[in-house]
Parts: sequence; C-alpha cells; structure tokens
Amino acid sequence: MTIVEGKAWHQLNEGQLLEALNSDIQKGLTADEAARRLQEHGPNELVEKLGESPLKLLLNQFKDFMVLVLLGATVISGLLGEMLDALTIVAIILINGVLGFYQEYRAERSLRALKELSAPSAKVIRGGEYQLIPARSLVAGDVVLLESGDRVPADLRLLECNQISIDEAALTGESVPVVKEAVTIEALDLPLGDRKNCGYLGTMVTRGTAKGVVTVTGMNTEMGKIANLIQQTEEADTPLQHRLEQLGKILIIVSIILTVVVVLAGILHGQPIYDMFLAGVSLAVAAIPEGLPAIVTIALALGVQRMIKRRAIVRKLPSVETLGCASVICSDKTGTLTQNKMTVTKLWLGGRTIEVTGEGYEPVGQLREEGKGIDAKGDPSLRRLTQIAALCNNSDLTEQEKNEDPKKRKSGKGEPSSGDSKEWRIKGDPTEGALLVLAAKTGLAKSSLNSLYTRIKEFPFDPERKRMSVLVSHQGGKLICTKGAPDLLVGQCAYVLWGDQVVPFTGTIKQKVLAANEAMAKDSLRVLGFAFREVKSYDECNSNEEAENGLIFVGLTGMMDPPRKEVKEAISKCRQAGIKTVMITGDHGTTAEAIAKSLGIMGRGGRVVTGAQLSNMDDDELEKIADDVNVYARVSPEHKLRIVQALQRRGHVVAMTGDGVNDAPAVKAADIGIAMGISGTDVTKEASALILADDNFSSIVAAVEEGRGIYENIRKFIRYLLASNVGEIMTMFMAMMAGLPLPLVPIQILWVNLVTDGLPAMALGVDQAESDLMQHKPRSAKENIFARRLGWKIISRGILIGLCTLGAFILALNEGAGHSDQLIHAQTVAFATLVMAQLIHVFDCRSSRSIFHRKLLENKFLVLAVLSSLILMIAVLYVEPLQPVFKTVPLDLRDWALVIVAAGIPTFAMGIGSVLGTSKQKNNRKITYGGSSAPPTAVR
Ligand SMILES: Nc1ncnc2c1ncn2[C@@H]1O[C@H](COP(=O)(O)OP(=O)(O)OP(=O)(O)O)[C@@H](O)[C@H]1O
Ligand SMILES: [Ca+2]
Repeated sequence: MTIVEGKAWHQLNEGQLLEALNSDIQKGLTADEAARRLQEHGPNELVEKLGESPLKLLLNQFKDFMVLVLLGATVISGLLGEMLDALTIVAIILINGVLGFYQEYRAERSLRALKELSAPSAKVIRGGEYQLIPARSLVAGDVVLLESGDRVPADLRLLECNQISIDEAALTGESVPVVKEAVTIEALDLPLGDRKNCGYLGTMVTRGTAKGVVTVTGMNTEMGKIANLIQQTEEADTPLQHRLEQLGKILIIVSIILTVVVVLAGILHGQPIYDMFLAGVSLAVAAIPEGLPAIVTIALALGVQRMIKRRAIVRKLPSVETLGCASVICSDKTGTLTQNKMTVTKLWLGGRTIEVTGEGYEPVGQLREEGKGIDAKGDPSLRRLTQIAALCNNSDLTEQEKNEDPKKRKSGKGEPSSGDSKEWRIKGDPTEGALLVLAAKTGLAKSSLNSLYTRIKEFPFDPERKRMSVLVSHQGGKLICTKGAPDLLVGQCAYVLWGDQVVPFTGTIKQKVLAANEAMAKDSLRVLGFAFREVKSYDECNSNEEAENGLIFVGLTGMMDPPRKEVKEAISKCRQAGIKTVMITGDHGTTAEAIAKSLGIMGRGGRVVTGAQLSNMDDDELEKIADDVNVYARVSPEHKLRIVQALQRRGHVVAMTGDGVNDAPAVKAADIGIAMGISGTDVTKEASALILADDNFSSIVAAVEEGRGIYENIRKFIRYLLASNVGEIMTMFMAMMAGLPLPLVPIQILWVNLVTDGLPAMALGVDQAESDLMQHKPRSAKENIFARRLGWKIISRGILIGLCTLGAFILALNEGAGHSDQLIHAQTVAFATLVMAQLIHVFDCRSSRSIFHRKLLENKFLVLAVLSSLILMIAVLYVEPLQPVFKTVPLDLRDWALVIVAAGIPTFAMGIGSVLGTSKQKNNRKITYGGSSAPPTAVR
C-alpha cells in the first residue's frame, strides 16, 4: 500500500491528494510535466515475462531429437575417417537450424506486433485539454476520465462520480460490479473491494462516468502486484496447430518404423552396415516434417498481417481458423452497414411535414413546407423542437481547418489557404451532430443556448430505454428535455404540442404520430422523437423513471444515413460464399427493413423480428425461426446473446459485431466476436476475437476471405511437404525391398529435405487464393485437415513420385552397366528426378483441381523458390568441387530427357485425369441442377 504522510490513497481528501500528486483536477498535468514523470517512473505497463530470447530460440533448434541423432551420425562418420561426410552433415544441421530459427523468430515478432496494435488507450486532461493517449504513457497525477465500457487504465483515486459501477472481478474475483463514490474514507485497512473511492488498473466500467487522478502506474498498481501470477497464461496454440503437432508425433513414429524397415532390408540384402545406418538416419530426418508447426505459425501470422491491411485486427490467433468456417455474420446497422453520416431531411410537427435541404454537416440549408420556405423564428413548435435537440445533446459542431492532404502539401508551393480549406465537423455521436446541424440551419447555435440554460443533470442514453434526457434550469424555471425512439417515447407523453397549443395526447393523435414515424421509416430514415416538460422542483427528477413521465410530445426528425458503398457487394459476396448476413439493430423495424432491402440482406421470404417479439419467444421458438430471419430490429443488447445461441444450436458458426458494454456477452459467446475499432468500448474489444479498424462490414468479409485463404494455404503446403516425404521414403523403401543398391546417398536426402522441401513450402504458405475461394459453402469447423481427398492426393502423388524416381534409377543403372561410375551416375539421375518431380508437383499443390487450373507464374515467391532450388541442384551437379561432396556426376542431355519425363509423370498424369474428370462432372452437374440456377457448390 502506498502511503502518503502515513495515509493510504483512499484516506486523503481531494486537496491532500492533489497536493501529494502535484496535480490539478481542472487542468491536469502539463505535457512537459507528464513527459518528465514518464521519463522518471517509466511507462504504465505490466512488465511482461520476456518471450524466448533469440539466442535461446536458436539453441532450441538443435535440441531436436533427430538433430541429435544426426550429430551422433556425424561423430561416427568422423571416427570412421569420413571427414567430408561429417563436415557436410554439420553444415546442413547448421543451415537447417538457422532456417528454423529465422522462421520462428519471424513468427514471434509478428505476433508481438499484433499485440501492440490492440493496446488500450486512456482519456485524460492535460494542459486543460481533453486528449486520447495510449494507456502506457499515463503517469501519476494524470487526470483521467472514465465512462461506461472503459477499462480503467491505471490505479485511480476517484474525485467525481456519476452513477459509476466498476466490475473488479479481474482483481478481486467479485463478479458484482462495485458502485463507486467520491468520498474520503477513514479506515486504513480495507479490502480492495471496499475502497469505494478508488479504481484499479484492468477493471471495467460497466456504467456511469467518473473523473479521477492516477495514483500509481504499471507494476506498482494492485494489478501489477499480482501480474506475475496472472500473465503466465500462455498464448494457446490454435486448434489446427494442436492437431498438427499430434499429427507430427504420429508421423515421427511412422517414419522411424519405416526407416528401421528400410535399414534392415538393406542390410539383409548385403548393403554395408555403416552406409545403411547413415542412410537411415538421413531418411528419418528428411521424413519428419519438423518444419510444419513453424510454417503454420508463419502462414497464420502473415495472413493476420494481410488482414490488418484490410482493416481487420485479429486479437486471438485461433479465430483466424474459425473465420474461414463462418456461416452467419450478424452485424450492427448504424456505422457498420451504413456510413453513420447523419443528415436530418424531414421533420414532423403537429401534423405538418417539413423538408430540410442541405447535405453533410455544413449548417447551410432551407426548411420548406409544401414547397415554401418557412421562417423558423416565428414558428413556436419548430423552435421548441430545435431547442430540445440542441439541449439534450452531448456533441459539438465546429468549423475546423481541413486536415491537409499530405500529397497536396508536397506539391503545393506554400499557397495561401483558399476559402474552402475549412470544414464542419462533429465531435461526438453523429445522430446528435445531425440535430445540431438542423438547429444551426434554423439559426439556433448550441453555444448561444448554453449561456441561457444550465444543465443540472443528465439521464444518459442507454440502448434499453432508447432515449436520453437532460434537466436544465433557466431564468424562467426548470425543464426536462427528452429525445429518443418515437415508438417508445410516445408512451411517456401525456400531452402534445399542436401549433402553439398544448393539448392532451389522445389516441388519434398518437396514431398520427406513429403513422408519420412509419412513413419516414419506410424511406430508410432514422426517426427520433422529442418531448419536454416544465418541472417545479429537482425532487421530481431523482431517477429517469420519474423524470421521463407526463411529457409533452413535440415532433419527429427523420435523418438519412446512407449505406456504405462497399457493403452491398460484400453482402452479395457472402451470399455466394454460403454465408448469411443478419442485421441486428436498435433502430426501428421499418427503417431497418428498408435499409436491409436496399443492401440485399432481405432475401425472398426473409423476416423481420422485433425485440418485443423476441421477448415473447422462448429459446426453442427462436431456434425454429432463426434460419429465416434477416433483420432483428429494436433489440436490446441481451437479445443479441439469445440470437447467437439460437444460431449456434442450429449448427452455425456465428460472427457477431458489438460496440457497447452490454454487447460484450454476445461478442464473447459468438464463435467470432467482432468489436468496433472506432465506436467500440474497451470491454467489448477485450471480449472480441477481431477488431474492425474502420467499423466497416466489408472488413469482416475481407477477414473471412483471408481466413479461408490461410486455411487452404496451410493445406497446400501440408500436401506438398507430406507428399514429398512419402516420395522420399517410398524411393528408398521400394529399392531396399527389391534388393537394389541405395538410389540416393544420405547427403542427397538431407539436401532434398533442406532445399527442395523447405523453400517452396514456405512460398505456398503465402500463395494467392483460388478464384472460387468465396464461391463455395464454408467448410465445417470439424473438418479434418486431410478432408476433400487431400490425404488420398498426398499418398497417391507420393507413391507415384517414389515409383518414377526409382524407375529412372533402374533405367539409368541398366543403361550404364559396365561403366565405372555406373552406380553414382544412376544415383545422380535418381536425385535429379526426385528434385524435379517435387518442383513440378509444387505447382500442382496450388490447386484443389490440377496444375492446369492455375496461372503458372502467379506466385512470385514460389517461382523464386523453385528457381533457387533448381540453381542449387545444377550447382551440385556441375560445380566440380561440389561433386565429391554430394556424390554426383554431370548429366548429359539424354539423362535429362529421362529425368524430366519421369519427374513429370506424377503431376501431369494425375492432372490430365482430373481435367477429364472435371469435364465429366460438369456435364453431370448440368443435368442435376438444370443449368445456371445451380446452387453454389464446392468443386472439390
Ligand atoms: N443519442 C441518442 N439520444 C436519444 N436517442 C437515441 C440516441 N441514439 C439513438 N437513439 C435512439 O435509440 C435507438 C437505438 O439506438 P442504438 O444506438 O441502440 O442502435 P442504432 O444506432 O440505431 O443501431 P445499431 O444497433 O445498428 O448500431 C435509435 O433507433 C434511436 O431511436
Ligand atoms: Ca522433411
């Protein structure tokens, strides 16, 4: 416990506290002072247990069991006087280790960079101004603002509390949020949970707002004290990584068994024991796909980086895999499907309809009724409406310098800024901003109201009530001003303003209001209602229930919120990909439906379900209809959780967006929880697997696309690596069984493992997606990695590669009968055939169909990798000093003809077969589905 003058932080009163921290509750610290303190005390971070040091990572590469065996083999070769063998093996072990190190190091670094991207921020007052800064640069004495949904960014003493509750479960285990108060507490020894005037790093604000001063930061915080206990939660492997690790273990055992069989068979057929031992060890090393986990991590990490470029930030690596399986995307409407650039275009006031012209936030435009302009000043109900709109409002409308375009700045030769270098901007909620623009168009500025009215209290907006109110006082008295969803607001009104008369809110008038609401909603407008009443004493307004009652209804505003341009295309892409899009919105059903229709979300027979209907359904009923619903409107956040669960019970893999605190449970429950990067709260972000940097629906679809591509790429290189290994083993196995000499010498096997297997496999990890990637149904989350005939392909191509290599070996052996270098020549032919067969086969692995279905040179990395492998092979064959090392002789043109024919067979024979197969399939399909109306099916 940090003690100041013998007292703990919670015991100090405001004056003592600010003095102790040398801060100012109004102005905060100055930027200089904050920088100085940051320098002195260090960043506000929990010191992480360092990841593996690079050196340790490097040494780890040599701990591998097989590498140890290889080293043993080296020692034996050395002892037997085969110095060249020994040196080469050592060199290969070293290169292998360095490559492995590089892979893992890169994977680790990109994962760390990801972590930093989703780092939290803090709202502070510095030098008298509000700022958003990275939480790590907070210092003691900083004045911090908290609001619902925030993560507390350091340990704070709270000095102003506005109905704030904080969930401290992360610290105390207590799951009920603690109500905080800005009081001074006498008692010294209090459990953390009882220190009602403090907030602690890492806890979550569930409602209300507060202002506090940072007392301690980083490892000195309460969370810091227990950080060593909690941060050991290691990054878990993704399910795929886990499965591949198990697969790797099985493959090790199989390879060792096969190797032992090969060695024994060789010895029985009279091969020298030492040769067979070395060959066996090399074969085992080659056959074990030791690089697999690292390549998977790289494929995932690089994919994640591509996603960042497409504005989707992955917080949890396993979600990359789940993304590819998504079958339903549930999305918020406002800001995600639409632009959240609101403009009021229509008003309804006591039976009159008024059009508003002008676009964007510039307060220039006209109000017209039946084609004629109207004078706002002489229109009492209009003035009342704009007054409520501006008072019951937490946003600001300002004219600011345009952010200069960096490109222009370069070319512009310091010209004086022209007239349109300023633009109107909104600080805060666009819905409220649009209302300020409307008020300004009638000549009413919020700033001029502020001098006449004092805000006493606010009943903040919450998505449950769907309205907000303020209590203000002015010379003439006190006023409640309310705005919110009209269908709910009418229930709180007893009177209505009709012209300049206040009359009872009868059933007929209510019907008129609701009809006007519907009519605007049909035009896709977002409709808000406005109401007010005079109050005599503040006692009438202790809670929102008391305050928002017996109100006088004034009118409606309808605002346009255009759909985001890219979204329509993204939605149709989803449809082709067998992914359903569902809109979940707090907005009115008719508005939601109109927008859903314009975006193509509502299919034939689609349904709109409202929150009220949802509340009347039990979970079974919801589950029954869940597949047919396209739009959920006027929902409360807790409905979202039910929707996710219903869809999951229907067998869907659900992606769900959210922004507010109350969305967090649904976001957490979804298979892919998605938080908004701009409008989202910390709580939701922390519950999410994916953050949308631009809040944009199309970024979700981009992420799904990447997710699918990454998975397919992983399958591609698994296919390549394993087929290569099967080929290597089969060559040796069959030769030994047939009593032939060794077709490949150990050093060649090691070379193939290092060069031919390694580089191209990595290039496959970043391969372009196939063109039909988003044209077939999502794969099942339970799908085996070898599904869709991948296992069959691996084994069949592997065996074919082995057969062809062996065939070339036998032909060369027979042809060269009698020559002194007969065997070494045949071995060189086998070596070249194996390498070429793999380098041709790698192009086949890019396609789920055949080599003829992809552009050959599309993947530049692959072309480079294959070229380097080729060059290295040619070097091994033709550079004289290398020949004795790799036991090769130069090949002539006739040899090459044999090599190329033999190496081409596995890929091209199967490729031609598959082309014939596909055309047959196509014909069949036409018959089955009757032409072009065929549903999207996987052509696998
Ligand atoms: N600042 C506000 N003040 C008063 N009422 C509001 C305010 N913002 C929204 N509303 C009302 O509450 C309703 C629900 O708003 P909410 O923010 O929950 O969802 P939304 O923004 O309409 O849509 P989505 O859930 O798709 O983002 C709105 O339709 C509107 O009628
Ligand atoms: Ca290998």
